[in-house]
Amino acid sequence: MVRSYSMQTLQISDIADPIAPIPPGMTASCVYELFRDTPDLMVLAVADDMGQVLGLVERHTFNLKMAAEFGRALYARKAISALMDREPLMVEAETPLHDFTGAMLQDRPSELMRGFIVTNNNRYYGVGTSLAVLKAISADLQRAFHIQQEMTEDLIALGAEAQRHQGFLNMVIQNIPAMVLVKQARDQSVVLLNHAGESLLGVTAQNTIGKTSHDLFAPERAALYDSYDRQALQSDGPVLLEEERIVDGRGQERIIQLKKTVLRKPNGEADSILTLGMDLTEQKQAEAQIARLAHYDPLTGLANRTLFTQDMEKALARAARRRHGQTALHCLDLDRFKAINDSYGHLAGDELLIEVGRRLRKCVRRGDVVARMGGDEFAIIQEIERAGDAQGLASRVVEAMQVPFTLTNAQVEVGVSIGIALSPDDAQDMHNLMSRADMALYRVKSEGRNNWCFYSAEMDEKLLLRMELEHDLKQAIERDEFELHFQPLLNLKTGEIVSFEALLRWRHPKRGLVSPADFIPVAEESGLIGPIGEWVLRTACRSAAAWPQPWRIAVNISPVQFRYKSLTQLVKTTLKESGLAPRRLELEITETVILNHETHNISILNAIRGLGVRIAMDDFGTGYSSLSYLRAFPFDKIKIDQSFIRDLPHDRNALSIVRAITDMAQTLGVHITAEGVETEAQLHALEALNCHEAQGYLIGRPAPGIEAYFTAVKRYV
Ligand SMILES: Nc1nc2c(ncn2[C@@H]2O[C@H](COP(=O)(O)O[C@H]3[C@@H](O)[C@H](n4cnc5c(=O)[nH]c(N)nc54)O[C@@H]3COP(=O)(O)O)[C@@H](O)[C@H]2O)c(=O)[nH]1
Repeated sequence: MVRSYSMQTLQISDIADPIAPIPPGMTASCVYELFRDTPDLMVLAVADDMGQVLGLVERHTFNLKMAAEFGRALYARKAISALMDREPLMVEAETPLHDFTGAMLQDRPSELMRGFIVTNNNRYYGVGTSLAVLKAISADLQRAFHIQQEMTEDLIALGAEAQRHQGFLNMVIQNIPAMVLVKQARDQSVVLLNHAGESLLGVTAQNTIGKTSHDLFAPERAALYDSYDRQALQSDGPVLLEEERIVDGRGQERIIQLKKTVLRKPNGEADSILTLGMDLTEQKQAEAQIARLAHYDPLTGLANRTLFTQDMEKALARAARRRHGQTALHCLDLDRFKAINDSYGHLAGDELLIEVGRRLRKCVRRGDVVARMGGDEFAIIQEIERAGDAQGLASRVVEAMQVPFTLTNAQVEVGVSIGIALSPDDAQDMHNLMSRADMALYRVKSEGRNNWCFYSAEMDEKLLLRMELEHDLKQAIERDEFELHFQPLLNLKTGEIVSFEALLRWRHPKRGLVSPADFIPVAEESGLIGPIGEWVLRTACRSAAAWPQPWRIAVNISPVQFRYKSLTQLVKTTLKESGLAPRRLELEITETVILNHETHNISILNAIRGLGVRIAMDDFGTGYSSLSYLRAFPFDKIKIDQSFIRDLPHDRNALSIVRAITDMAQTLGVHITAEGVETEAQLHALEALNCHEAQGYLIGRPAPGIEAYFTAVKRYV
């Protein structure tokens, strides 16, 4: 902290001794005694009653007179007025000491030695001596010296502080993560460049200071920077310049933005130009990444649904302006993707999708848009001259997808189904065009997949209804719209109910009860059979575990469920969770399970049978090679299809088929169940043929509850 300094200006009054003056009539002997008794008394003033100064008696001169031969005899009785100095040195009390002493020392130093009278408004104030003057001057000098010393100390401290401030400021400027460049306004030479500026411009401050843009950059760039400086100098406030790309010291392209501010002197004259250079590269990269994420699918790098929608709108607007040509929308759906994903895991699924994206890109021309709409759904926007162009692209895509995909841990085969709609012929707006391409896609899928198809007007309501059905089916589990009905199976030997078949029912909020014959195929095609089948198995086992009798429960398993690796695990966990004994569970499969992927599916069947679960072949006799399947797997039961039972007992053909089946089953030791038994006559015929079990409306219709059987004592046969 800096001290405040003040030097008091001494006046004559400050050193005056206000000793009382003596009257002019005082005798010299009295004055002598006064001097004798007061050794410090050097000077005495002689004044009248009014304080008017009459003279001065100086000790030394007076004593000399008195000490001279006969001095005392001569002067002792004389009035002092006779001996005094009648013209003493007189000085006003307010006179600055320095003025007085300066003048006296210069002109009359000897008078100062005699002492002097101090007056105030011409009246006696006190006496002064040269000794008092000397003392005062010496004290003043000492004070001045002390102040000077303090000032020197303070100056040194201030200098150190200023240096510290300067250093700190410099450190801040050097470490600002933006370029700081200062030029002189006068000649635009550089006076300051911080570290960030050095690395951004690829120069050192040392080599830059004192130079202008023309010394540092190529003529074109230097001219540009000059123009920026001019712009700043002509402006009242800071100037924010356009972003620009530069190559930094490490040869990397950076995006920077410059802000120039002119620093002005108090009189308004430009002193220097401060340039702040913000490096926006990382920010721009992050923005670009965000934009990419918002518009591109991160997995395949293809356009996502958002970008696709924007591009589609643009393509449709262009198509509307064009006289010729159309826009084709291809909606693509991979076949068997879900099964591959479930069997080989998500990583394999991702790998597959990436490769599909690559192949799609190779099939299209520049300008066509390929998008991943989500999951295994893709879309292509193609601007075409004629429908044949779209047909050509679709054929190329189907062909490209037929080549097996080699993934890290597997080689897989998929197919692709493509629905195509054209604008403006089929629809002029995006929503309708999409739904028409979807309809065409649906047609392809329902006709066996792995193909393409154009939308056509006669794609009827049935297709739309089917699409709606699939849409509703997706929400059915969440909305709890499924229920199980149970149909009893009768042991023909004992006349007792031995098991129940679980049959799925869908209580649709608008359509009422929908038959499984209508929705199971849709569930199979859409892959929804996975979660639906799981729900059926869990619900059936849970219900059966709560029954009062150890009846078996038969559950239908779709061939599609075998594509999921987890079927065996699902059965295992379901049994564990429900507490149902494995022998009480019977899975009904159709021959398609053996027909498709024989080895794979038979190994699953063996694993499930290994748990103790029974396996039954459903709808036996409807296929071409039913008998051969019995050799392929040791079924616990076969269920003769109701089409053979319907014509019993009169139709000879039906009778001999059923007999052949029951004879063969006897030989193989397999249980036989007859389905669709509606009459007593059918039942008796089956008894006569040694059939083991019967199921049909005669015994009981499928019903939501089986309470009626809990207390039944009646034998059914
Ligand atoms: N994958 C799954 N498939 C299932 C499931 N639930 C049923 N289904 C299959 O749907 C098909 C139609 O089933 P549904 O309409 O339930 O018809 C069954 C019976 O109601 C009917 N039945 C029974 N007795 C008679 C009769 O005396 N006369 C007559 N006309 N019909 C009768 O037969 C169907 C039973 O068939 P099956 O399964 O072959 O024993 C059908 O193929 C079901 O399998 C399911 O949960 N999952």
